[in-house]
Parts: sequence; structure tokens; C-alpha cells
Amino acid sequence: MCNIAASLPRLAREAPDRIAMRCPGSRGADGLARYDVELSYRELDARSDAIAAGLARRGIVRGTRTVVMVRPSPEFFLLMFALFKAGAVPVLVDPGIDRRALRQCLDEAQPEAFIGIPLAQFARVVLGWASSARVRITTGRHALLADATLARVERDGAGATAQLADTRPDDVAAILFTSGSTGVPKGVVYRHRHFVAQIAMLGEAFGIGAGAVDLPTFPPFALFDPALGVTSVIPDMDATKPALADPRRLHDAIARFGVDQLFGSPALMAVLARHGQPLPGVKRVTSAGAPVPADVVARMRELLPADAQFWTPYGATECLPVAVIEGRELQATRAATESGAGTCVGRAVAPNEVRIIRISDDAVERWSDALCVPTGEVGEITVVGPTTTDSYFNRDAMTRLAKIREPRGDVDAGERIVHRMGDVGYFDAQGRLWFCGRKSHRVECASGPLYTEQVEPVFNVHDQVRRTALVGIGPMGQQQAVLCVELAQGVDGRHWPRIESELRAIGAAHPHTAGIARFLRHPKFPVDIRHNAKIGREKLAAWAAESA
Ligand SMILES: Nc1ncnc2c1ncn2[C@@H]1O[C@H](COP(=O)(O)OP(=O)(O)OP(=O)(O)O)[C@@H](O)[C@H]1O
Repeated sequence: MCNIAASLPRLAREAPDRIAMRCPGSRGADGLARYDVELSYRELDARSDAIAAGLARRGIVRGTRTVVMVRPSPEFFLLMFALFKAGAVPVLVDPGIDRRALRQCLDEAQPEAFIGIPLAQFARVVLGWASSARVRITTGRHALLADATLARVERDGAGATAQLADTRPDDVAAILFTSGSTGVPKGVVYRHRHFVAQIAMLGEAFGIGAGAVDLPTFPPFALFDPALGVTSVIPDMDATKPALADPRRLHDAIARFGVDQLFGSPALMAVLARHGQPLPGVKRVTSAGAPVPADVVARMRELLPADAQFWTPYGATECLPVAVIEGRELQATRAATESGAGTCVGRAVAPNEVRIIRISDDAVERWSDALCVPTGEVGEITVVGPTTTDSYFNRDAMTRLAKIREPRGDVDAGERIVHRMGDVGYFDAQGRLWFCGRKSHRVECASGPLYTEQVEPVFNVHDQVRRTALVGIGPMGQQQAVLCVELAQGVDGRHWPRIESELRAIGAAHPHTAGIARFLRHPKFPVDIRHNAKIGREKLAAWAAESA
């Protein structure tokens, strides 16, 4: 058997009263959450058994694809573990993405069941989502627009014996959609062996052990906590808008429950860094999903205890973690990043094999070592390891573009699947990986290619600039490079002519940026919904083409 839910009955035996999850619950007069809702390991195990048994009575069983649209809450965790126990296949899509894209994702997943909050059920009916779903369950109080409430499902399964499907390593465990920063999100097929390996690799890479107290501000990651025996404190914030989180509320939860590890997107780190209040007791911070700006890393390290670690893993929904770097080493690479080296994302997490191949937008059917570029040369980052997923659900064309079959040498040993990250980067002489941007965001000028993460940090050092984005206009190979610029908050647009000439001077000081001749001021960059950090360069490129 291979199933991450197998840890629950074990923890329920070993530490029944340990709190698996604390949730904000009601709000006090001071505006802070009371955290009056909690779930022990015993309850999480017993209640997810009851829900799994209740779901089986309604036809949600091993292999049933089930859309889950429930906010981080006790229900979400109970439900997810019930589905894993049942061997059913939860489908997770970010509800905040573009409406048309969301509908496409839900249709593509061909779900057989749909479990959601009342608002999601309403949207399902009105917008015609997931019409294939024949079982609908709501987390609301009444079975409105649904066949049953989750509470009813749990009551139906009350008293059930231990539920744990005998899932095999290769069985599909979940379909998780990417955040869609470069197009319509793709449904990544996770097998049980991927989750099991991911938990082992994350636990090992960051030294996470049972008994730790975590504040996971990025919902999917909270699911790993119960599997590691960690207590999750669910933050009092809108998980889809980390940039708008109230730092006071986060600090309150950290102090009250002795939170010792924190997980969040770079946008959330920026909120805490700006707030500037020390974070005593926090031993480990992990920030993933996009590069963390150097000033945020520096500020966070000042706020954390001297022996705390600040990790930034590099990876993607399709494969996580790929590489990791700790804040001290990251800070030491800042000068190189600001002169155009890219962002150092550290060393490959064992046992991943990371190799760099020649850049191409075409599918590559079979692996050949001749695809690899020499050390130091920028190419596409590929990875193969225990968490490397092998396909997208119902998106064969995308699967072909992202996967390479590699024979294992011996004729009988079969083959393994190499994932192409769609990112460009290189290895330095010390074996560290440097991220240079998304492959699809590269700008191909007559003078050669330019990579976003080698260009933007050079200009971002200007203290009146909030961020910049490199885009290309015209046909590949003949593109004109344009640097879009968002000014720092409070900087008057009348200063733009001066700032522009200063940026030109900065560019002229580096050979690779000297050829950038066009600078366009943009009021506010479009960013992705999940991390509030990835710049929508496709949209900016269209805007730049119109404005230029
Ligand atoms: N530590 C990091 N530093 C820099 N970039 C990172 C880091 N971690 C992740 N990324 C970026 O995030 C990407 C993975 O993001 P995710 O899986 O959420 O989907 P997405 O790439 O945003 O969406 P889509 O593939 O649909 O466009 C990586 O390929 C990389 O470009």
C-alpha cells in the first residue's frame, strides 16, 4: 500500500491528543481570530474515516475524480484525507483564476463528483461547470443545489471501521492544476508515489519533524503537515490574496501557538518584511513559487532569530522540490544576480537528477545526452526524480511538449520520464543551479537571446523602481527588447524622463543589457492570482506592442 493518509491512523495511535489543526473560528472584539476551532489527530483520523465511508455510500470510491472547492478549514482537511483514504482522486483548481480558464479546467478534468462551498455550487449551476459530476456535496448547512451536505455524509458513515484503500504507487492520487501564469492551467497527474516521495523529500530537505507547529499560508502545503505529524495553524487571511494579508493577525497566531515554521509565497514574505516586527521562535521559513527579492530576504533574516533558516525551494506543480537554497547563501549571490547572473536556486535535492538541455520550443520524444549543453551555458532545466510527474490530464499536446522518454540503459529496465521545466537556467562551476526565467518569456533579438531573470534584477536596483519586466516585440529572432517599468509607490510620474535616462545608464554598464533601447512606464503590472508575484509578461508584451 502507498498512501499519504496511512500516517493518520499511526499518529492517532501514537499522539491522539496532539492538535493536527487550529483554525481561526470566531473573531474577538479586538478584531483578532479566537482560534476556537481545533482538530486533534484522533478526531482527524476518526472523522475522515466516517466521511470516507459516507462518501462510498454515495458512490465516491477508489478512482472517482472529485472536484474539491472548499476553503482552508477543518472540512477541507477532513475531506482531502477522506478522499485519499478512499483512493478517490481529488481535483484542485484555483478558484481565483480567469473564469473561462476555470471552466475549461473543470471540463477537462471530467469530474464524476463535485464537493464545494455553497458559492461554488451556485457557480457550478449558473456557469455550467463540471456538468459530468453526478454526485454533488455541499459544505453548507442545507443541501441546496446539491445532493447532500458534508455533515450528512459524515453522519451516514459514523462508526465506520478504519478506511484505507490499498492504493498502489502508480495509482492516480490527485489532479492538481498549475497556476497558469503562462496560459490555461494544466492538470498535473499526481500518483500516490509522488506524494509519498514529496513528503519524504520536504521533511528531509528542511529537517521538519513531528511535533513542529506550522503556519502554512499556502493551502496545498498545509496538507503535508498531518502526514509529517506537524500541527497546522491555519492563518486568518484570504489564502488567495497573500499580498493583502494583515501582518498583525499572523503575528498574533505565531505568538499564541509558538509557531516555529512558516510557509508562504514571496508576496507574503514581503508583507512580513515591510511590517518589520521580529519573529521570535520561528526556526524555519520557506518561501516558494517565484523568486524572493533580495531586500525581502535580507529584511526577513534580520527579523528572524540568528539560528533560523530561510529556505527558498525551486520547483513547480509538476515536480517539487527540485532544488533548494538557504537565505545566507542566497544573500551571498545577490551581487551576481544584480549584475545579470540570474537567481541562484541552489543545489538539486537528492535524489533528483537535474540536467540542462538546448533550448527548443518543440517536443522531444526521446532523451539523448547530446541534448545537454556544457556547464555554464543557459538552456532549459529538466528534472527526473521520485516527485517528477509524468503527464497532464487530458492535455496530450502539452504532455508531449513537457516530457521526454529516457530508456534506462538496459533494454529490460524500461524507461523513465524526464520533465522539462519550461524554465531556462544553468549550472555554475560549484554545481549550483541558476534560474534565468521562463522559456516562453525569453526575448530573441538579432543579437541573441535575453532572459528575464538576467535582465530585470539589473534594473530593479534603482530605488524609485518597484519592478521591471522584459518583453519582446516582433517575430522571434528579430525581436525588439522592451523594458516595462513599474515605479515604486509614491514616486510621481513626472520624474519618469529622469528615471528613464538613469535606467538607460544602468543598462549601458552591462554588455547583455546595453542593447535595450526602449523603456515603457506601466502603472501596475498584471500578476498571477496564486502567488501575486509572477508578472503577466504575455499581457505586458501585448500592451507594449500597442504602446510602442
Ligand atoms: N525559487 C524559485 N525561484 C524562482 N522561480 C521559481 C521558484 N520556484 C518556482 N518558480 C517558478 O514557478 C514555476 C512553477 O509554478 P507553478 O507550478 O505554480 O505554475 P506556473 O508555472 O505558474 O503555471 P503554468 O505552468 O500554468 O504557467 C517554475 O517553473 C518557476 O518558473
